[in-house]
Amino acid sequence: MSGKLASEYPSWKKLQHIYDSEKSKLILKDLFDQDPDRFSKFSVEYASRSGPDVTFLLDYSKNLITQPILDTLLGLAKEAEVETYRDKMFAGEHINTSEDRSVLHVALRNFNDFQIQEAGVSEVSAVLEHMKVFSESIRSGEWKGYTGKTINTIVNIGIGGSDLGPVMVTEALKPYSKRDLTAHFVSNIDGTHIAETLRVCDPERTLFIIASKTFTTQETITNAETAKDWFLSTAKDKAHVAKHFVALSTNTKAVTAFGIDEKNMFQFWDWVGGRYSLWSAIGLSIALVIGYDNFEQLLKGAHGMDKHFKETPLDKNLPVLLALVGIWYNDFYGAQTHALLPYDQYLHKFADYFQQGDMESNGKTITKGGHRVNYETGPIIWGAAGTNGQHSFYQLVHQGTKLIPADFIAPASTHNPITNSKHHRILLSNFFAQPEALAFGKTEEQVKKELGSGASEALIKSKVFEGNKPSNSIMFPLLTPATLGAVIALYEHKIFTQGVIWGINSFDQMGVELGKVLAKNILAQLEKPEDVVGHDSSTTGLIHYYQKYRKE
Ligand SMILES: O=P(O)(O)OC[C@H]1O[C@H](O)[C@@H](O)[C@@H](O)[C@@H]1O
Repeated sequence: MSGKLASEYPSWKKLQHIYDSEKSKLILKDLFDQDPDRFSKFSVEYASRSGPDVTFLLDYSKNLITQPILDTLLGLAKEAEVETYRDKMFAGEHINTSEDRSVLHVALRNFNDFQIQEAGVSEVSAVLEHMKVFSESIRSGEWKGYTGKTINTIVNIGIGGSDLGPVMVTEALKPYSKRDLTAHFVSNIDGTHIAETLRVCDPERTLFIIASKTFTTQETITNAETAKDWFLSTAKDKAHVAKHFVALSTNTKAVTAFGIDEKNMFQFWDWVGGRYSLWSAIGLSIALVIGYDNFEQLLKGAHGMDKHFKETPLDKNLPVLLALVGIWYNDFYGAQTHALLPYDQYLHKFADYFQQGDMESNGKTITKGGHRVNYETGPIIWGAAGTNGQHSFYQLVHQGTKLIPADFIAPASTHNPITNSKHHRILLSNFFAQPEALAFGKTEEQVKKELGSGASEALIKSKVFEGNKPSNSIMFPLLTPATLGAVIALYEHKIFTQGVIWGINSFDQMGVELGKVLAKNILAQLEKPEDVVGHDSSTTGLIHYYQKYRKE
Protein backbone atom coordinates (compact mmCIF):
# COMPACT_ATOMS: atom_id res chain seq x y z
CA MET A 1 0.00 0.00 0.00
CA SER A 2 3.05 2.16 0.06
CA GLY A 3 2.47 2.50 -3.68
CA LYS A 4 5.83 0.89 -4.44
CA LEU A 5 6.00 -1.84 -7.02
CA ALA A 6 6.19 -5.19 -5.25
CA SER A 7 8.64 -6.44 -7.85
CA GLU A 8 11.22 -3.95 -6.59
CA TYR A 9 11.52 -5.51 -3.15
CA PRO A 10 14.68 -7.64 -2.70
CA SER A 11 12.56 -10.53 -1.38
CA TRP A 12 10.42 -10.49 -4.52
CA LYS A 13 13.52 -10.93 -6.66
CA LYS A 14 14.75 -13.66 -4.35
CA LEU A 15 11.40 -15.45 -4.62
CA GLN A 16 11.61 -15.28 -8.41
CA HIS A 17 15.07 -16.81 -8.25
CA ILE A 18 13.89 -19.57 -5.88
CA TYR A 19 10.94 -20.30 -8.15
CA ASP A 20 13.14 -20.51 -11.27
CA SER A 21 15.78 -22.70 -9.68
CA GLU A 22 13.78 -24.88 -7.30
CA LYS A 23 10.35 -25.30 -8.81
CA SER A 24 11.06 -28.82 -10.03
CA LYS A 25 12.06 -29.85 -6.49
CA LEU A 26 8.87 -28.57 -4.88
CA ILE A 27 6.96 -31.83 -4.88
CA LEU A 28 4.49 -32.25 -2.04
CA LYS A 29 5.01 -35.98 -1.81
CA ASP A 30 8.76 -35.54 -1.36
CA LEU A 31 8.36 -32.65 1.06
CA PHE A 32 6.13 -34.78 3.30
CA ASP A 33 8.39 -37.83 2.96
CA GLN A 34 11.44 -35.79 3.91
CA ASP A 35 9.90 -34.23 6.98
CA PRO A 36 7.60 -36.20 9.29
CA ASP A 37 6.91 -32.99 11.23
CA ARG A 38 5.70 -31.05 8.23
CA PHE A 39 2.11 -30.86 9.46
CA SER A 40 3.06 -29.49 12.88
CA LYS A 41 5.48 -27.02 11.32
CA PHE A 42 2.99 -25.68 8.80
CA SER A 43 -0.25 -25.58 10.76
CA VAL A 44 -1.54 -23.24 13.44
CA GLU A 45 -4.37 -23.58 15.87
CA TYR A 46 -6.08 -20.26 16.37
CA ALA A 47 -7.56 -19.50 19.78
CA SER A 48 -9.24 -16.15 20.39
CA ARG A 49 -7.59 -14.01 23.02
CA SER A 50 -10.68 -11.92 23.70
CA GLY A 51 -14.42 -12.25 23.52
CA PRO A 52 -16.15 -15.56 22.88
CA ASP A 53 -14.04 -18.69 22.59
CA VAL A 54 -13.21 -19.31 18.97
CA THR A 55 -10.81 -21.90 17.78
CA PHE A 56 -9.90 -23.29 14.41
CA LEU A 57 -7.08 -25.09 12.72
CA LEU A 58 -5.31 -23.71 9.69
CA ASP A 59 -3.32 -26.42 7.96
CA TYR A 60 -1.13 -24.92 5.26
CA SER A 61 1.29 -27.83 5.02
CA LYS A 62 -0.09 -28.93 1.61
CA ASN A 63 1.45 -25.90 -0.05
CA LEU A 64 4.41 -25.82 -2.40
CA ILE A 65 6.60 -24.14 0.16
CA THR A 66 9.61 -24.86 2.31
CA GLN A 67 10.73 -22.95 5.40
CA PRO A 68 13.22 -20.85 3.38
CA ILE A 69 10.44 -19.95 0.91
CA LEU A 70 8.12 -18.99 3.75
CA ASP A 71 10.90 -16.95 5.35
CA THR A 72 11.43 -15.10 2.10
CA LEU A 73 7.70 -14.46 1.78
CA LEU A 74 7.74 -13.14 5.35
CA GLY A 75 10.67 -10.93 4.35
CA LEU A 76 8.50 -9.58 1.52
CA ALA A 77 5.76 -8.70 4.02
CA LYS A 78 8.35 -6.87 6.14
CA GLU A 79 9.76 -4.97 3.18
CA ALA A 80 6.26 -3.96 2.08
CA GLU A 81 5.69 -2.67 5.63
CA VAL A 82 2.58 -4.75 6.21
CA GLU A 83 2.83 -4.09 9.96
CA THR A 84 3.10 -0.32 9.47
CA TYR A 85 0.06 -0.21 7.16
CA ARG A 86 -1.91 -2.52 9.41
CA ASP A 87 -1.22 -0.15 12.32
CA LYS A 88 -2.23 2.80 10.15
CA MET A 89 -5.54 1.13 9.41
CA PHE A 90 -6.25 0.50 13.08
CA ALA A 91 -5.19 4.06 13.91
CA GLY A 92 -7.75 5.50 11.50
CA GLU A 93 -5.24 6.98 9.05
CA HIS A 94 -6.61 7.69 5.59
CA ILE A 95 -5.15 4.62 3.89
CA ASN A 96 -7.91 4.77 1.25
CA THR A 97 -5.96 7.52 -0.47
CA SER A 98 -8.00 7.98 -3.66
CA GLU A 99 -11.13 8.69 -1.62
CA ASP A 100 -9.18 10.26 1.26
CA ARG A 101 -10.87 8.03 3.84
CA SER A 102 -9.93 5.88 6.75
CA VAL A 103 -10.77 2.17 6.61
CA LEU A 104 -12.39 1.25 9.86
CA HIS A 105 -14.65 -1.77 9.61
CA VAL A 106 -12.56 -2.95 12.57
CA ALA A 107 -14.10 -0.09 14.61
CA LEU A 108 -17.56 -1.58 14.10
CA ARG A 109 -16.68 -4.67 16.13
CA ASN A 110 -14.23 -3.10 18.55
CA PHE A 111 -16.38 -2.75 21.70
CA ASN A 112 -14.07 -0.01 23.05
CA ASP A 113 -10.96 -2.21 22.99
CA PHE A 114 -8.54 -0.43 20.64
CA GLN A 115 -8.34 3.36 20.80
CA ILE A 116 -9.56 4.59 17.43
CA GLN A 117 -9.87 8.31 16.75
CA GLU A 118 -12.23 9.13 13.90
CA ALA A 119 -15.48 11.04 13.60
CA GLY A 120 -18.38 8.63 13.97
CA VAL A 121 -16.53 5.92 15.86
CA SER A 122 -18.01 7.08 19.16
CA GLU A 123 -21.51 6.67 17.64
CA VAL A 124 -21.06 2.97 16.83
CA SER A 125 -22.44 1.74 20.14
CA ALA A 126 -25.56 3.94 19.84
CA VAL A 127 -26.33 2.48 16.40
CA LEU A 128 -25.83 -1.05 17.76
CA GLU A 129 -28.25 -0.21 20.56
CA HIS A 130 -30.75 1.07 17.99
CA MET A 131 -30.37 -2.19 16.04
CA LYS A 132 -30.82 -4.20 19.23
CA VAL A 133 -34.00 -2.41 20.33
CA PHE A 134 -35.47 -2.46 16.84
CA SER A 135 -34.66 -6.09 16.06
CA GLU A 136 -36.02 -7.21 19.42
CA SER A 137 -39.28 -5.33 18.91
CA ILE A 138 -39.78 -6.96 15.50
CA ARG A 139 -38.84 -10.44 16.74
CA SER A 140 -40.98 -10.23 19.87
CA GLY A 141 -43.99 -9.02 17.92
CA GLU A 142 -44.11 -5.74 19.80
CA TRP A 143 -43.65 -3.83 16.53
CA LYS A 144 -46.86 -3.94 14.54
CA GLY A 145 -47.64 -3.26 10.92
CA TYR A 146 -50.22 -0.68 9.86
CA THR A 147 -53.16 -3.03 10.50
CA GLY A 148 -51.88 -4.11 13.91
CA LYS A 149 -50.40 -7.42 12.75
CA THR A 150 -46.88 -8.59 13.59
CA ILE A 151 -44.09 -8.66 11.01
CA ASN A 152 -43.37 -12.14 9.62
CA THR A 153 -41.35 -11.24 6.50
CA ILE A 154 -38.39 -8.97 5.90
CA VAL A 155 -37.15 -7.89 2.49
CA ASN A 156 -33.64 -6.47 2.34
CA ILE A 157 -33.28 -4.34 -0.77
CA GLY A 158 -29.63 -3.65 -1.55
CA ILE A 159 -26.85 -4.72 -3.90
CA GLY A 160 -23.12 -5.50 -3.72
CA GLY A 161 -21.90 -4.96 -0.19
CA SER A 162 -25.41 -4.02 0.90
CA ASP A 163 -26.65 -7.47 -0.10
CA LEU A 164 -23.93 -10.12 -0.26
CA GLY A 165 -22.83 -9.98 3.40
CA PRO A 166 -26.35 -10.20 4.85
CA VAL A 167 -27.23 -12.99 2.39
CA MET A 168 -24.11 -15.01 3.12
CA VAL A 169 -24.32 -14.63 6.90
CA THR A 170 -28.05 -15.28 7.25
CA GLU A 171 -27.59 -18.45 5.19
CA ALA A 172 -24.49 -19.48 7.16
CA LEU A 173 -26.21 -18.98 10.51
CA LYS A 174 -29.59 -20.43 9.65
CA PRO A 175 -29.49 -22.79 12.66
CA TYR A 176 -29.70 -19.66 14.84
CA SER A 177 -32.57 -18.12 12.87
CA LYS A 178 -36.09 -17.34 13.94
CA ARG A 179 -37.83 -19.79 11.68
CA ASP A 180 -41.13 -17.92 11.59
CA LEU A 181 -39.49 -14.78 10.22
CA THR A 182 -38.87 -15.19 6.51
CA ALA A 183 -36.05 -13.16 4.96
CA HIS A 184 -35.81 -12.22 1.30
CA PHE A 185 -33.00 -10.36 -0.39
CA VAL A 186 -33.69 -8.37 -3.53
CA SER A 187 -30.67 -7.02 -5.39
CA ASN A 188 -31.01 -7.31 -9.17
CA ILE A 189 -32.51 -4.46 -11.19
CA ASP A 190 -34.21 -7.16 -13.25
CA GLY A 191 -37.85 -6.63 -12.28
CA THR A 192 -38.20 -10.38 -11.98
CA HIS A 193 -36.31 -10.30 -8.69
CA ILE A 194 -38.65 -7.90 -6.89
CA ALA A 195 -41.76 -9.18 -8.70
CA GLU A 196 -41.19 -12.77 -7.62
CA THR A 197 -40.43 -11.65 -4.06
CA LEU A 198 -43.49 -9.42 -3.71
CA ARG A 199 -45.65 -12.25 -4.99
CA VAL A 200 -45.08 -14.10 -1.68
CA CYS A 201 -45.25 -11.07 0.63
CA ASP A 202 -48.18 -9.76 2.62
CA PRO A 203 -48.09 -5.93 2.74
CA GLU A 204 -49.59 -5.95 6.24
CA ARG A 205 -46.78 -8.14 7.63
CA THR A 206 -43.70 -7.20 5.58
CA LEU A 207 -40.83 -4.95 6.59
CA PHE A 208 -38.67 -3.49 3.80
CA ILE A 209 -35.07 -2.71 4.70
CA ILE A 210 -33.55 -0.35 2.17
CA ALA A 211 -29.82 -0.94 2.42
CA SER A 212 -27.57 1.45 0.56
CA LYS A 213 -24.48 3.24 1.79
CA THR A 214 -24.90 6.03 -0.75
CA PHE A 215 -28.67 5.73 -1.21
CA THR A 216 -28.12 6.63 -4.86
CA THR A 217 -27.53 3.16 -6.32
CA GLN A 218 -29.89 2.83 -9.29
CA GLU A 219 -30.83 -0.81 -8.67
CA THR A 220 -31.62 -0.30 -5.00
CA ILE A 221 -33.54 2.93 -5.35
CA THR A 222 -35.59 1.59 -8.28
CA ASN A 223 -36.43 -1.62 -6.38
CA ALA A 224 -37.24 0.39 -3.25
CA GLU A 225 -39.60 2.72 -5.18
CA THR A 226 -41.33 -0.32 -6.69
CA ALA A 227 -41.71 -1.88 -3.23
CA LYS A 228 -43.12 1.38 -1.86
CA ASP A 229 -45.64 1.67 -4.75
CA TRP A 230 -46.66 -1.97 -4.20
CA PHE A 231 -47.10 -1.37 -0.47
CA LEU A 232 -49.08 1.84 -0.95
CA SER A 233 -51.35 0.21 -3.53
CA THR A 234 -52.79 -1.69 -0.55
CA ALA A 235 -51.99 0.50 2.46
CA LYS A 236 -52.99 3.74 0.63
CA ASP A 237 -51.89 6.18 3.33
CA LYS A 238 -48.24 7.37 3.10
CA ALA A 239 -48.17 7.62 6.91
CA HIS A 240 -48.09 3.79 7.01
CA VAL A 241 -44.67 3.74 5.30
CA ALA A 242 -43.06 4.42 8.69
CA LYS A 243 -44.22 1.03 9.98
CA HIS A 244 -42.92 -0.91 6.98
CA PHE A 245 -39.80 0.81 5.64
CA VAL A 246 -36.45 1.40 7.31
CA ALA A 247 -33.17 2.55 5.79
CA LEU A 248 -29.53 1.62 6.37
CA SER A 249 -27.37 4.37 4.97
CA THR A 250 -24.82 7.13 5.38
CA ASN A 251 -27.03 9.56 3.42
CA THR A 252 -29.72 11.06 5.69
CA LYS A 253 -30.87 13.59 3.09
CA ALA A 254 -31.63 10.98 0.43
CA VAL A 255 -33.29 8.68 2.97
CA THR A 256 -35.72 11.35 4.15
CA ALA A 257 -36.35 12.45 0.56
CA PHE A 258 -37.39 8.86 -0.18
CA GLY A 259 -40.01 9.17 2.56
CA ILE A 260 -38.37 7.22 5.36
CA ASP A 261 -38.48 8.84 8.77
CA GLU A 262 -35.01 9.69 10.18
CA LYS A 263 -35.80 7.73 13.33
CA ASN A 264 -36.19 4.63 11.16
CA MET A 265 -32.76 5.14 9.67
CA PHE A 266 -29.73 3.21 10.87
CA GLN A 267 -26.60 5.23 10.33
CA PHE A 268 -23.09 4.29 9.31
CA TRP A 269 -20.09 6.24 8.08
CA ASP A 270 -17.99 6.78 4.98
CA TRP A 271 -15.08 4.86 6.53
CA VAL A 272 -17.07 1.64 6.16
CA GLY A 273 -16.46 0.21 2.69
CA GLY A 274 -19.52 -1.44 1.10
CA ARG A 275 -17.85 -4.86 0.95
CA TYR A 276 -16.81 -4.54 4.60
CA SER A 277 -20.19 -3.33 5.84
CA LEU A 278 -21.99 -6.38 7.16
CA TRP A 279 -20.70 -5.41 10.62
CA SER A 280 -22.47 -2.05 10.42
CA ALA A 281 -26.14 -1.10 10.21
CA ILE A 282 -26.09 -3.08 6.93
CA GLY A 283 -26.20 -6.12 9.23
CA LEU A 284 -29.70 -5.25 10.46
CA SER A 285 -31.27 -8.09 8.49
CA ILE A 286 -28.74 -10.44 10.14
CA ALA A 287 -29.72 -9.17 13.61
CA LEU A 288 -33.37 -9.63 12.72
CA VAL A 289 -32.89 -13.18 11.48
CA ILE A 290 -30.50 -14.57 14.12
CA GLY A 291 -31.25 -12.16 16.98
CA TYR A 292 -29.13 -9.27 18.21
CA ASP A 293 -27.14 -11.35 20.72
CA ASN A 294 -25.97 -13.69 18.00
CA PHE A 295 -25.15 -10.70 15.78
CA GLU A 296 -22.98 -9.38 18.62
CA GLN A 297 -21.24 -12.77 18.85
CA LEU A 298 -20.46 -12.50 15.14
CA LEU A 299 -18.90 -9.07 15.74
CA LYS A 300 -16.96 -10.25 18.78
CA GLY A 301 -15.62 -13.27 16.91
CA ALA A 302 -14.36 -10.90 14.22
CA HIS A 303 -12.82 -8.65 16.85
CA GLY A 304 -10.87 -11.59 18.22
CA MET A 305 -9.35 -12.04 14.76
CA ASP A 306 -8.64 -8.30 14.54
CA LYS A 307 -6.69 -8.59 17.77
CA HIS A 308 -4.80 -11.59 16.43
CA PHE A 309 -3.98 -9.75 13.19
CA LYS A 310 -2.91 -6.60 15.04
CA GLU A 311 -0.82 -8.23 17.77
CA THR A 312 0.66 -11.46 16.40
CA PRO A 313 4.14 -11.59 14.84
CA LEU A 314 3.97 -12.09 11.10
CA ASP A 315 5.26 -15.67 11.13
CA LYS A 316 2.33 -16.79 13.30
CA ASN A 317 -0.21 -14.36 11.90
CA LEU A 318 -2.91 -16.35 10.13
CA PRO A 319 -4.20 -13.75 7.65
CA VAL A 320 -0.60 -12.93 6.75
CA LEU A 321 0.28 -16.58 6.17
CA LEU A 322 -2.76 -17.07 3.92
CA ALA A 323 -1.87 -13.90 2.03
CA LEU A 324 1.73 -14.96 1.49
CA VAL A 325 1.04 -18.45 0.17
CA GLY A 326 -1.58 -16.85 -2.08
CA ILE A 327 1.03 -14.46 -3.47
CA TRP A 328 3.43 -17.35 -4.08
CA TYR A 329 0.94 -18.98 -6.50
CA ASN A 330 -0.54 -15.79 -7.91
CA ASP A 331 2.72 -14.08 -8.74
CA PHE A 332 5.27 -16.82 -9.23
CA TYR A 333 3.34 -19.92 -10.30
CA GLY A 334 1.00 -17.81 -12.45
CA ALA A 335 -2.19 -19.20 -10.88
CA GLN A 336 -5.10 -17.12 -12.13
CA THR A 337 -7.75 -18.20 -9.68
CA HIS A 338 -8.29 -19.21 -6.10
CA ALA A 339 -11.11 -21.54 -5.09
CA LEU A 340 -13.04 -21.33 -1.82
CA LEU A 341 -14.52 -24.74 -1.09
CA PRO A 342 -16.55 -24.94 2.10
CA TYR A 343 -17.70 -28.41 3.06
CA ASP A 344 -20.72 -26.97 4.79
CA GLN A 345 -24.02 -26.37 3.04
CA TYR A 346 -24.65 -23.38 5.30
CA LEU A 347 -21.60 -21.71 3.71
CA HIS A 348 -22.93 -22.07 0.19
CA LYS A 349 -22.71 -18.30 -0.38
CA PHE A 350 -19.20 -17.95 1.04
CA ALA A 351 -17.44 -17.83 -2.33
CA ASP A 352 -20.02 -15.40 -3.77
CA TYR A 353 -19.42 -13.11 -0.83
CA PHE A 354 -15.66 -13.13 -1.20
CA GLN A 355 -15.89 -12.62 -4.95
CA GLN A 356 -16.79 -9.05 -4.11
CA GLY A 357 -14.66 -8.95 -0.97
CA ASP A 358 -11.49 -9.96 -2.79
CA MET A 359 -12.02 -9.03 -6.44
CA GLU A 360 -13.44 -5.55 -5.79
CA SER A 361 -10.65 -4.92 -3.29
CA ASN A 362 -7.65 -6.20 -5.18
CA GLY A 363 -8.74 -6.16 -8.82
CA LYS A 364 -6.48 -3.17 -9.53
CA THR A 365 -3.69 -2.44 -12.02
CA ILE A 366 -2.41 0.88 -10.76
CA THR A 367 -0.46 1.23 -7.52
CA LYS A 368 -1.24 3.88 -4.97
CA GLY A 369 1.75 5.73 -6.38
CA GLY A 370 0.11 5.78 -9.83
CA HIS A 371 2.34 3.18 -11.49
CA ARG A 372 1.14 0.27 -13.60
CA VAL A 373 2.01 -3.00 -11.89
CA ASN A 374 4.28 -5.41 -13.72
CA TYR A 375 2.93 -8.45 -11.88
CA GLU A 376 -0.42 -10.03 -11.15
CA THR A 377 -2.69 -8.60 -8.46
CA GLY A 378 -5.96 -10.05 -7.12
CA PRO A 379 -6.93 -13.58 -8.13
CA ILE A 380 -10.27 -14.63 -9.57
CA ILE A 381 -12.25 -16.00 -6.62
CA TRP A 382 -14.74 -18.77 -7.16
CA GLY A 383 -16.06 -21.91 -5.56
CA ALA A 384 -19.04 -23.87 -4.36
CA ALA A 385 -20.07 -25.90 -1.37
CA GLY A 386 -18.73 -29.45 -1.20
CA THR A 387 -19.52 -32.07 -2.31
CA ASN A 388 -21.51 -30.48 -5.15
CA GLY A 389 -18.35 -29.06 -6.69
CA GLN A 390 -16.82 -32.52 -6.86
CA HIS A 391 -19.51 -33.56 -9.30
CA SER A 392 -19.04 -30.54 -11.48
CA PHE A 393 -15.69 -28.75 -11.71
CA TYR A 394 -13.24 -30.86 -9.67
CA GLN A 395 -12.35 -32.84 -12.80
CA LEU A 396 -10.50 -29.78 -14.07
CA VAL A 397 -8.96 -29.07 -10.66
CA HIS A 398 -7.55 -32.62 -10.52
CA GLN A 399 -6.58 -33.32 -14.10
CA GLY A 400 -6.86 -30.08 -16.04
CA THR A 401 -3.92 -27.99 -17.18
CA LYS A 402 -4.44 -25.16 -14.71
CA LEU A 403 -3.07 -24.72 -11.23
CA ILE A 404 -5.93 -23.93 -8.87
CA PRO A 405 -4.94 -23.29 -5.27
CA ALA A 406 -7.91 -23.92 -3.01
CA ASP A 407 -9.06 -23.44 0.55
CA PHE A 408 -11.06 -26.33 2.02
CA ILE A 409 -13.22 -25.26 4.96
CA ALA A 410 -15.25 -27.53 7.24
CA PRO A 411 -16.79 -27.87 10.70
CA ALA A 412 -15.92 -30.94 12.81
CA SER A 413 -19.53 -31.10 14.02
CA THR A 414 -22.73 -30.37 12.20
CA HIS A 415 -25.88 -28.59 13.28
CA ASN A 416 -27.80 -31.43 11.64
CA PRO A 417 -26.40 -34.70 12.98
CA ILE A 418 -29.16 -36.68 11.31
CA THR A 419 -28.83 -40.45 10.91
CA ASN A 420 -26.21 -40.53 13.69
CA SER A 421 -24.09 -38.03 11.77
CA LYS A 422 -23.72 -40.46 8.88
CA HIS A 423 -24.13 -37.60 6.39
CA HIS A 424 -21.53 -35.56 8.17
CA ARG A 425 -19.00 -38.38 8.28
CA ILE A 426 -19.42 -38.91 4.54
CA LEU A 427 -19.11 -35.16 3.94
CA LEU A 428 -15.94 -34.97 6.00
CA SER A 429 -14.38 -38.01 4.39
CA ASN A 430 -14.65 -36.06 1.16
CA PHE A 431 -13.21 -32.97 2.85
CA PHE A 432 -10.18 -35.03 3.94
CA ALA A 433 -9.88 -37.04 0.73
CA GLN A 434 -9.92 -34.23 -1.83
CA PRO A 435 -6.92 -32.20 -0.59
CA GLU A 436 -5.03 -35.47 -0.14
CA ALA A 437 -5.78 -36.57 -3.68
CA LEU A 438 -4.93 -33.15 -5.05
CA ALA A 439 -1.61 -33.10 -3.24
CA PHE A 440 -0.42 -36.66 -3.78
CA GLY A 441 -2.25 -37.78 -6.90
CA LYS A 442 -2.07 -41.28 -8.27
CA THR A 443 0.95 -42.66 -10.07
CA GLU A 444 1.08 -44.73 -13.24
CA GLU A 445 2.25 -47.71 -11.17
CA GLN A 446 -0.75 -47.48 -8.90
CA VAL A 447 -3.12 -47.28 -11.87
CA LYS A 448 -1.45 -50.26 -13.58
CA LYS A 449 -1.78 -52.30 -10.42
CA GLU A 450 -5.46 -51.41 -10.17
CA LEU A 451 -6.25 -52.16 -13.81
CA GLY A 452 -4.24 -55.34 -14.09
CA SER A 453 -2.66 -56.55 -17.31
CA GLY A 454 -4.21 -55.81 -20.65
CA ALA A 455 -5.17 -52.19 -19.97
CA SER A 456 -4.24 -49.88 -22.82
CA GLU A 457 -1.59 -47.23 -22.38
CA ALA A 458 -4.17 -44.53 -23.08
CA LEU A 459 -6.53 -45.81 -20.41
CA ILE A 460 -3.72 -46.02 -17.87
CA LYS A 461 -2.58 -42.45 -18.65
CA SER A 462 -6.12 -41.09 -18.38
CA LYS A 463 -6.39 -42.40 -14.84
CA VAL A 464 -3.13 -40.91 -13.59
CA PHE A 465 -3.40 -37.95 -11.23
CA GLU A 466 -0.24 -35.86 -11.33
CA GLY A 467 -0.97 -34.43 -7.88
CA ASN A 468 1.13 -31.62 -6.43
CA LYS A 469 -1.90 -29.35 -6.34
CA PRO A 470 -1.78 -27.10 -3.29
CA SER A 471 -4.47 -26.33 -0.76
CA ASN A 472 -5.14 -24.94 2.69
CA SER A 473 -7.53 -26.63 5.08
CA ILE A 474 -9.47 -24.77 7.73
CA MET A 475 -11.41 -26.71 10.31
CA PHE A 476 -13.40 -25.53 13.32
CA PRO A 477 -15.53 -27.34 15.90
CA LEU A 478 -18.91 -25.95 14.80
CA LEU A 479 -20.10 -23.06 12.63
CA THR A 480 -21.17 -20.60 15.33
CA PRO A 481 -21.73 -16.85 14.93
CA ALA A 482 -18.41 -16.06 16.62
CA THR A 483 -16.51 -18.60 14.51
CA LEU A 484 -18.02 -17.23 11.32
CA GLY A 485 -17.06 -13.70 12.41
CA ALA A 486 -13.47 -14.79 12.93
CA VAL A 487 -13.27 -16.62 9.60
CA ILE A 488 -14.67 -13.66 7.64
CA ALA A 489 -12.21 -11.32 9.38
CA LEU A 490 -9.41 -13.79 8.59
CA TYR A 491 -10.12 -13.39 4.87
CA GLU A 492 -10.62 -9.63 5.13
CA HIS A 493 -7.15 -9.24 6.61
CA LYS A 494 -5.68 -11.64 4.08
CA ILE A 495 -7.02 -9.38 1.34
CA PHE A 496 -5.63 -6.33 3.16
CA THR A 497 -2.17 -7.90 3.44
CA GLN A 498 -2.03 -8.84 -0.22
CA GLY A 499 -3.15 -5.33 -1.22
CA VAL A 500 -0.35 -3.79 0.87
CA ILE A 501 2.25 -6.04 -0.75
CA TRP A 502 0.98 -5.29 -4.26
CA GLY A 503 1.04 -1.57 -3.46
CA ILE A 504 -2.58 -1.03 -4.47
CA ASN A 505 -5.53 0.65 -2.80
CA SER A 506 -7.79 -2.21 -1.69
CA PHE A 507 -10.52 0.16 -0.58
CA ASP A 508 -11.79 2.03 -3.61
CA GLN A 509 -13.80 0.59 -6.53
CA MET A 510 -13.36 2.90 -9.50
CA GLY A 511 -13.94 0.02 -11.91
CA VAL A 512 -17.55 -0.34 -10.80
CA GLU A 513 -18.34 3.29 -11.56
CA LEU A 514 -17.88 3.04 -15.36
CA GLY A 515 -20.79 0.67 -15.86
CA LYS A 516 -23.10 3.00 -13.97
CA VAL A 517 -22.28 5.97 -16.22
CA LEU A 518 -22.49 4.03 -19.49
CA ALA A 519 -25.85 2.47 -18.64
CA LYS A 520 -27.34 5.86 -17.82
CA ASN A 521 -26.35 7.27 -21.25
CA ILE A 522 -27.89 4.31 -23.05
CA LEU A 523 -31.07 4.38 -20.97
CA ALA A 524 -31.76 7.85 -22.37
CA GLN A 525 -31.39 6.54 -25.94
CA LEU A 526 -33.62 3.47 -25.78
CA GLU A 527 -36.84 5.15 -26.89
CA LYS A 528 -36.20 5.68 -30.62
CA PRO A 529 -33.74 4.12 -33.06
CA GLU A 530 -32.64 7.57 -34.26
CA ASP A 531 -31.57 8.44 -30.69
CA VAL A 532 -29.01 5.64 -30.67
CA VAL A 533 -25.81 7.56 -31.38
CA GLY A 534 -22.18 7.49 -30.39
CA HIS A 535 -21.72 3.73 -30.21
CA ASP A 536 -19.79 1.11 -32.12
CA SER A 537 -21.76 -0.87 -34.72
CA SER A 538 -22.10 -3.90 -32.43
CA THR A 539 -23.69 -1.94 -29.57
CA THR A 540 -25.91 -0.01 -32.00
CA GLY A 541 -26.98 -3.29 -33.63
CA LEU A 542 -27.88 -4.84 -30.28
CA ILE A 543 -29.96 -1.84 -29.22
CA HIS A 544 -31.74 -1.79 -32.60
CA TYR A 545 -32.58 -5.48 -32.21
CA TYR A 546 -34.09 -4.75 -28.79
CA GLN A 547 -36.10 -1.86 -30.22
CA LYS A 548 -37.46 -4.11 -32.96
CA TYR A 549 -38.68 -6.86 -30.65
CA ARG A 550 -39.55 -5.16 -27.35
CA LYS A 551 -43.12 -5.40 -26.11
CA GLU A 552 -44.09 -2.79 -23.56
O1 LIG B 1 -24.53 0.49 -0.66
P1 LIG B 1 -24.56 1.17 -1.98
O2 LIG B 1 -24.11 2.61 -1.88
O3 LIG B 1 -25.93 1.08 -2.61
O4 LIG B 1 -23.52 0.47 -2.92
C1 LIG B 1 -23.66 -0.85 -3.36
C2 LIG B 1 -22.44 -1.28 -4.13
O5 LIG B 1 -22.25 -0.35 -5.19
C3 LIG B 1 -21.10 -0.57 -6.03
O6 LIG B 1 -21.24 -1.75 -6.74
C4 LIG B 1 -19.83 -0.63 -5.25
O7 LIG B 1 -19.56 0.66 -4.77
C5 LIG B 1 -19.96 -1.61 -4.10
O8 LIG B 1 -18.82 -1.58 -3.29
C6 LIG B 1 -21.18 -1.33 -3.26
O9 LIG B 1 -21.30 -2.29 -2.25
